[in-house]
Amino acid sequence: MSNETASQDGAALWSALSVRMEMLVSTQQYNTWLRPLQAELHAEELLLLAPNSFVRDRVQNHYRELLEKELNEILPGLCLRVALQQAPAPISDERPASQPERRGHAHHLNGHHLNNGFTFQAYVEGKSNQLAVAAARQVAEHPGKSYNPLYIYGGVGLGKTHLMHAVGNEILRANPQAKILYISSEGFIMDMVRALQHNSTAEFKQRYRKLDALLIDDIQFFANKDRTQEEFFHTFNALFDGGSQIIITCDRYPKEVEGLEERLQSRFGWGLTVAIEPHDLETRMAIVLCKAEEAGIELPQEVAFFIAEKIRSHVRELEGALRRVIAHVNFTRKPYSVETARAALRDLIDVQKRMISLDNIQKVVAEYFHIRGSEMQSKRRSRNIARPRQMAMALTKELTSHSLPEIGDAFGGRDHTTVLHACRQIEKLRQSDPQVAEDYNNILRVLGG
Ligand SMILES: Nc1ncnc2c1ncn2[C@@H]1O[C@H](COP(=O)(O)OP(=O)(O)OP(=O)(O)O)[C@@H](O)[C@H]1O
Repeated sequence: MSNETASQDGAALWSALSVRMEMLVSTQQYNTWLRPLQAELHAEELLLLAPNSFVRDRVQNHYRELLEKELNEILPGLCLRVALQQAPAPISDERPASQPERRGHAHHLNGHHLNNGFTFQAYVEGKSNQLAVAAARQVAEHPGKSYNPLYIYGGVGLGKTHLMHAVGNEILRANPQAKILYISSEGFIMDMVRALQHNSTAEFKQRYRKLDALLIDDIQFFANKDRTQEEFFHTFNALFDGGSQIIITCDRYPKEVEGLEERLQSRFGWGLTVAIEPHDLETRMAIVLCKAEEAGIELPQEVAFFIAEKIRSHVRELEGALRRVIAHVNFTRKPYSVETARAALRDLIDVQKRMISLDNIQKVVAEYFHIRGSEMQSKRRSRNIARPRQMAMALTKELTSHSLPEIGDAFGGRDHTTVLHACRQIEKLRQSDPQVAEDYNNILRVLGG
């Protein structure tokens, strides 16, 4: 095998293996130890190249066995070993094209900490994020003037960070001198703690307050951190009064962030608060096609459809599934087809099938709401029983192919019109009651749907 082939195949296999490892170890462990590795595939082993001896030894001692086990699940029968070596020359930051970045592709960080791959052009618009995109475009055109702050909220991995960066990149394109900073909430906290430790709070304040735009991600991590909230309150006021743009993302609506001071909650609502909802099938499919194109791959529509149909949760999972399909195709040298996609995603799909049975939906919903499983079939109509039951019916309709009468039967012999009513009721409540929407999405996530 030529060196080039060894590293191409290695990269393909490594990206499939990484996807599994990401699910098995914590994000921090993954980022620290596994992410910096590169791989070469040789006749009997997958050789992992570590940037230094420290990483090499750590992976060797802590992760090698697990890596080998997972590797042999991906390629059963080959009995491949995993070996570690320090890379001969320092590995540059650039990843090979076949090993896509976790966050966007043309990933490049600059002084603003903006990922220049996260643009509006690379962002697919659909029903689920239409309002958020429109608002973000407005803000990008008139920073500090239209909606301030812009508060974007929604579930994990639905594209909040990407959209926020898109605004930053656009502001910068129109005005390269603009002082913009993207920072995660944890980053802000660390910065503040460091300033306190080093007695440099004046510089800290100065650094933040001179910005034209501050993009702060995942603000829910401020919950119960009083000192941080105090500091951010002042930063917010200074920026706001000076006409600078503030963009905030969070996993929930401001008033629902427990442990967040009321004065912050109310300020976050001063501008515009927009939600990103879970994406519908068409949008998911468009996203898969867009990501494939970014990776330079002509993915047949039916394969994109297959992936989008099977992976219903969030975009990061869609990306993970696409990466697996790409790795599988590179590795087996078969063309892109529904069959190859099915083979690549087989274990994911199996888990989902097990999770998404009628019985299991009833069980998961009952557990979620702390009611007895038998209440799903009972005649009791009190709200704390009837609402979960309706939700379970609606989820069954959405996630399985059972007919309304079949669902009615499984819920204590109810009529199909009762099921239909439940589905409509839950649909309506998901629009009007954030708690219902959150419960529904949480359960969907547990079910892997
Ligand atoms: N509408 C979209 N079009 C194209 N790519 C998208 C879209 N939404 C999300 N993505 C991609 O999905 C990945 C996850 O998105 P992102 O990090 O923005 O999610 P998030 O909502 O900020 O997640 P978290 O809650 O974990 O912070 C990114 O690689 C992003 O490019």
